[in-house]
Amino acid sequence: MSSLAFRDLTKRYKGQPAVDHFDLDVEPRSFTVLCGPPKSGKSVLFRLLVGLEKPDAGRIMLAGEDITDRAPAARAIGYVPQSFALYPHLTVYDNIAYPLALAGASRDEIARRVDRATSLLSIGHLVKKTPDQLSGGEKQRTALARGLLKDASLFVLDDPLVGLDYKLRERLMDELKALRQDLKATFLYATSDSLEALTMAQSLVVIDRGRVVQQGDVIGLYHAPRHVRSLELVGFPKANVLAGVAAGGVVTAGPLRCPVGASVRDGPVTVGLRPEAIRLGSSRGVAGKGRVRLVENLGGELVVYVDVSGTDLVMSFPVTDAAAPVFDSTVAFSFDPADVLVFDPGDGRRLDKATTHG
Ligand SMILES: Nc1ncnc2c1ncn2[C@@H]1O[C@H](COP(=O)(O)OP(=O)(O)OP(=O)(O)O)[C@@H](O)[C@H]1O
Repeated sequence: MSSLAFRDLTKRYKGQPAVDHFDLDVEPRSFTVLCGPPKSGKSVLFRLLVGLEKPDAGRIMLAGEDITDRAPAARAIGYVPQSFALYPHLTVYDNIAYPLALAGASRDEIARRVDRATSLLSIGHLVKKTPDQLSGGEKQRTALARGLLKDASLFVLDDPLVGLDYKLRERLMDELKALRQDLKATFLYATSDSLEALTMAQSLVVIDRGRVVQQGDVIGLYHAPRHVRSLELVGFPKANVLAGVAAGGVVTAGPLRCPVGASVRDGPVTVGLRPEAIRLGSSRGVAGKGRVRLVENLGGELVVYVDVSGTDLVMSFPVTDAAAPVFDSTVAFSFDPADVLVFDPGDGRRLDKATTHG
């Protein structure tokens, strides 16, 4: 079992922090997903973890030992880097075996481990092929097998499904979850895709600008986003996020104007409103009107994009709630001000926690 901890880890490039006082405990045998926007420091964190880069400050602990200054080969961590390159002239077998051969493993040892990795990823029948004879998904599986080959209890996967089509991603997501169980290992998985994060995470770590901004399970993050990135990440369709301003207990953001609690001081704010918090009709506290731009019927749910004075608002509701609005028609909508979330536009933190809604 491996317990992994990052303590106050910092890495700067030209004075700019890519990983910034990063603190995190990763539960042993969990599938932990690190999710953040592009350039939020995920890949740098992983490179620090596997030893390809040295931190400017802070420590990394694995299974109770400080591994910060250890050589990469001396860290028992399997790694699937973001951009995987297969050697075109080598067979699938040799591509997978390459890191072991490089480390001087015996032929028997290599055969045993490659067999295990290829059977875990169902590519045993492909071992004699070269990369040009593989489909995109088979190439990705080969790269995954190479990363999962190591006898390790921690595997680090850096956005391994990026660029694949939806169906393939969905299948590989399921396979990776099953794989973690088979290996009885800890998986730390980075993505900037919220669908992947929501589908796979037992534990979700939201990062922004090289720092952890929130950690928890999907339901906890959905109900209590403490940072604008958590709101953007958790939930489908994606929440409405608008730039606004607070003045005298009222926020104005694009076409929206509504009361907020006393904890929100006057000044610029970021306003969040989930699609499911908006209803057709004017039954709720704050009402408006707009023109229907797009209606998506997802079966049980309607997703409606409405242009409200030049600002797009997305709303969603159960199909049974109302007749589907007609494209290009004008609709009335409303929401409860208690559902409006307010964030600091500078650091993204939630501001309306102490709000009393009336
Ligand atoms: N070798 C480097 N030299 C200089 N800057 C770097 C280097 N590696 C990363 N950075 C910078 O560090 C920041 C974090 O980059 P990182 O690749 O970790 O982001 P990421 O979250 O993995 O993004 P993505 O989802 O796009 O892969 C970025 O601003 C990036 O430009």
